[in-house]
Amino acid sequence: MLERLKSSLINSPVIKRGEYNYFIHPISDGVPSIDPRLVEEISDYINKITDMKRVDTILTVEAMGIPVANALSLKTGIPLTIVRKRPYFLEGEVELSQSTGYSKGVLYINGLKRGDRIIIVDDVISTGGTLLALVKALKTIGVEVLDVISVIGRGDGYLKLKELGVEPKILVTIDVGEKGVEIKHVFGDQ
Ligand SMILES: O=P(O)(O)OC[C@H]1O[C@H](OP(=O)(O)OP(=O)(O)O)[C@H](O)[C@@H]1O
Ligand SMILES: Nc1nc2[nH]cnc2c(=O)[nH]1
Repeated sequence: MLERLKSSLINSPVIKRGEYNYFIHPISDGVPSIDPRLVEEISDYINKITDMKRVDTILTVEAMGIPVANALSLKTGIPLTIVRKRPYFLEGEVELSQSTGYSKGVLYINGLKRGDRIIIVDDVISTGGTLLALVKALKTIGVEVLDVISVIGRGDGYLKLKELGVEPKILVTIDVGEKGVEIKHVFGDQ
């Protein structure tokens, strides 16, 4: 299961972004290039482990959540909504602060309304800063978050989401050291 994802992660280079050990991988960086068979493996797996019947829209965050979330949208016929890093000044736009282990920014949600049922699909959860702020903002809109799925997880930042009653599905959990990436857990394994 998830063989392409696991083997590609093991070969990921690691660079320093300040003090942060940042792994570089096609799914989370688009670098050097994205093998469509890898995206298909991941989106098929998400489709299998998620109840898509009640989902109105698949929500993802610019930029690197988009390839997998879009593949899932194509496969299921469920629309895709992208949380953007720039404002559109449309009525009802919701602004939130994003903080990761190496960056700070602002995200903007458009196109969602009270009662919408969504799943979130993102490429990485690390400090949990991005998804925590996003789920909080969605709650203020009144959006129902049915599931949160991250392709790759590192560290214990995902625990922050538990405070909000959300237990993210993390497909592959890794450790990132200065020398490389180690696989710690695969979703569905004991
Ligand atoms: O759990 P966290 O510490 O918040 O990190 C996770 C976030 O970091 C990456 O986004 P980034 O802002 O680097 O944007 P990108 O997708 O444009 O590379 C990733 O896509 C997640 O959204
Ligand atoms: N590519 C990549 N994206 C991230 N998002 C949060 N942490 C990381 C990381 O180490 N690498």
